[in-house]
Amino acid sequence: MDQPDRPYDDAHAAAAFLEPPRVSPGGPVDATVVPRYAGDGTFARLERLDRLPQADTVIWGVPFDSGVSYRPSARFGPQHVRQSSRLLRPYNPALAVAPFERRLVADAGDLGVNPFDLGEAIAGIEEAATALAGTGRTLVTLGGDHTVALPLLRVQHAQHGPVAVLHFDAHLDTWDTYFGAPYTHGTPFRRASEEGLVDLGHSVHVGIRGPLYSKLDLDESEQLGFTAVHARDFVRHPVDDVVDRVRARLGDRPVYVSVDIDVLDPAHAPGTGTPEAGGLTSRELLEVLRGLDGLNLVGADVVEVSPAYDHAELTGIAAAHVVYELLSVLPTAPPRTGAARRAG
Ligand SMILES: N=C(N)NCCCC(=O)O
Ligand SMILES: [Zn+2]
Ligand SMILES: [Zn+2]
Repeated sequence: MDQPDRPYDDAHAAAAFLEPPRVSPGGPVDATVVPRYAGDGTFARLERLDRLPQADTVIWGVPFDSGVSYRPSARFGPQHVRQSSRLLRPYNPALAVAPFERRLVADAGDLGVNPFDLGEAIAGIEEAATALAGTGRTLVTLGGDHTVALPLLRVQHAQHGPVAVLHFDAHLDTWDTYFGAPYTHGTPFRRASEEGLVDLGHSVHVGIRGPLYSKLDLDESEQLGFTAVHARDFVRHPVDDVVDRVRARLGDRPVYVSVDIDVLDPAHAPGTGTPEAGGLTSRELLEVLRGLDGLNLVGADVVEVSPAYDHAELTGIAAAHVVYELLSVLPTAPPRTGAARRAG
């Protein structure tokens, strides 16, 4: 057998594993040096929070699906989205930004959530999100089913007061109860509104479609503070018009973005628990997200990715790109020096 040009260098390989080269300080592992399918499976191959505690933006997973009304498996969502994020590259040409340079982003791993006790799970998510957010970190949460939005909104409210909620979803999620249960994935925004977490009059659903329980559902959602851009509005109006509508509604308020991946058509995101025909394309959703540039975004979640129903990572890849576009439109963090970024 031919000799390799260079002998296998054990020490070098170990160093690359422990301290892999990154495209920028605290940025993703350089895929031109360490193949993107190798190494830690953090989101976008970013640094772990315990190794980058000065991060201003945290991606974390909440593997929880005990609130679902139909297909389970969103508890496997966070790991699936991370796995599907390995191909993301450091520069976003659509917005002319390098999201991991304008923000120092780390992956905090997954929360251990109680799958058997919803009350304890919701309290645990709120407690962990409060600790992670600390005194000013932005949280981007990978769900989990949509139940998790309630404790996340409580944390936002504690920091900002009522927030304008920009909710991408096929479903209103402002229903009251299922089987008498108030905390489910179909009810988080009614609970949030009742608790005073939602900026009434400045919140909006995007992508609503499919059969409802009653024609009152839409009226009630409106009373709870949400206007609706329906999926069918995308048929007659260009994306830019939708963006204008959404921006006018949100104004300069603190905005929390909650993306239920079932806002996408099942052709674009089959891996989800309550799919509805006639949804947005990935291209439409990503373009609306890019249109949020310059708004006062304070946090976000991407939920309802259910890998058991996914094919060819379609849903995971869509969700990873949603996270990437969200990171790209977060307000720029206070500038940091290279030395400060490397410290810790
Ligand atoms: N949040 C999501 N994905 N779905 C809610 C659907 C509630 C229902 O089964 O009617
Ligand atoms: Zn939904
Ligand atoms: Zn939902």
